[in-house]
Amino acid sequence: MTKTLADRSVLDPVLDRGWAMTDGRDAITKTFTFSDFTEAFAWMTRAALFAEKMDHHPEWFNVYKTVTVTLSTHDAGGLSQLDVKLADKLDGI
Ligand SMILES: C[C@H](O)[C@H](O)[C@H]1CNC2=NC(N)=NC(=O)C2=N1
Repeated sequence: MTKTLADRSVLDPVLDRGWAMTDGRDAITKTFTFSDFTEAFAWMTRAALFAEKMDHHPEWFNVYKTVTVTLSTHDAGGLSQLDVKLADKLDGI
């Protein structure tokens, strides 16, 4: 069972990079905008392979060149260190 974040200050750098707390739940959301659909989907492909490798998966919604990502740890019922790690990775792709 994954633990939720006790020290919420680890979220500060993530929130400074454009992630925001999700309305109504313990999760973070960010919208990524690309130049076109191909770029958006290529990014999603790389993100998906990383997510699968870490066994931690995003909720996401793609419309043309935007991808809205929500991160939360279902096993924990809220944000965990895994979400911080995945947010770091997604921002770095
Ligand atoms: C059994 C498997 O490890 C779990 O279901 C993993 C898979 N991916 C996951 N992804 C996310 N975002 N939260 C989880 O709790 C989670 N759990």
